[in-house]
Amino acid sequence: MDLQAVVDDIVRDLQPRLGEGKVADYIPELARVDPKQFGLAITTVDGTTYTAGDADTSFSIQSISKVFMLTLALGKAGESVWKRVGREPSGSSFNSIVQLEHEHGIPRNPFINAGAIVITDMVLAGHKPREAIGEFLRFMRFIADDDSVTIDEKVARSEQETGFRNFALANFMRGFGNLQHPVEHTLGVYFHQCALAMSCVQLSHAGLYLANRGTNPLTGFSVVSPKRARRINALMLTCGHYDGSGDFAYHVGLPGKSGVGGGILAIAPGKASIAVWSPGLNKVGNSALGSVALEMLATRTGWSVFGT
Ligand SMILES: NC(=O)CC[C@H](N)C(=O)O
Repeated sequence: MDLQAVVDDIVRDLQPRLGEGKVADYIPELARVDPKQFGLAITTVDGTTYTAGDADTSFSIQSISKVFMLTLALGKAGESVWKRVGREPSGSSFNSIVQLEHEHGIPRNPFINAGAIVITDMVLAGHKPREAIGEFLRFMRFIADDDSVTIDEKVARSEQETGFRNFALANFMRGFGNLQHPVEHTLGVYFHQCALAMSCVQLSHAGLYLANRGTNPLTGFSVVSPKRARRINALMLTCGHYDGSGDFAYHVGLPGKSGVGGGILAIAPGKASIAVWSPGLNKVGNSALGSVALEMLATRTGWSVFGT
């Protein structure tokens, strides 16, 4: 299969649709991004990267960071992570608070905001906030095999100033005893992880361990065990797109994680790590064209985990 031709064709086919969807504007700094951008990068488990469009332009990875923080939290706390957060799809929007009261402050899964905030609280244990941010940044550089990856302080500040719903979620969970640090500390780390800026190429490298049984083929380093990689992929498939997770599985059939910056990381287990970016979002807050591109890719490659 000529993967370069596949990515080139997708970018060409989507050209007339550039700018579709609506850029996230509840984080003012994200509202300034040019919506007519589109990037795609595929890195196969043999380490080859195929790119098209704006694949080298950095964007805010936002909620895609939740996959990597979960990886760190599992490394630190192991299975005890699941005492404080569930593993079921929420069927609610990413920043919803409604289930939390019924479920006594235990969020449904680690990929909705409430769950991700608890995960960040776990990674913060034993650290000062800036040390936890440093740990996260070092981990991202390590798995992307690229020391140029940085945090966009402007985006972090912008979210800090307007993250009222995240403050509400965090305070609510602290009220239930499911947050162990001051809300400002945990959210300070959370806003910085979301503000990590990466290009599609860098993100596709960072996700490779999930496509390759836990080991990054670019460096040869084991990041997690094969079993843990499989389980993180399972959570991405069932919960990675919030209340659009079922639809994404139906159309694309790959574990994936979206972010309101317009990025999506998708994993074809045993084959490749794929990063796509287009800032316009659909109604549930996932990249509109990114989702379309991944459906095209899954169809044209036959990579759906459900078969060809
Ligand atoms: N879906 C997302 O990407 C949401 C992340 C964003 N930083 C928030 O907390 O609202």
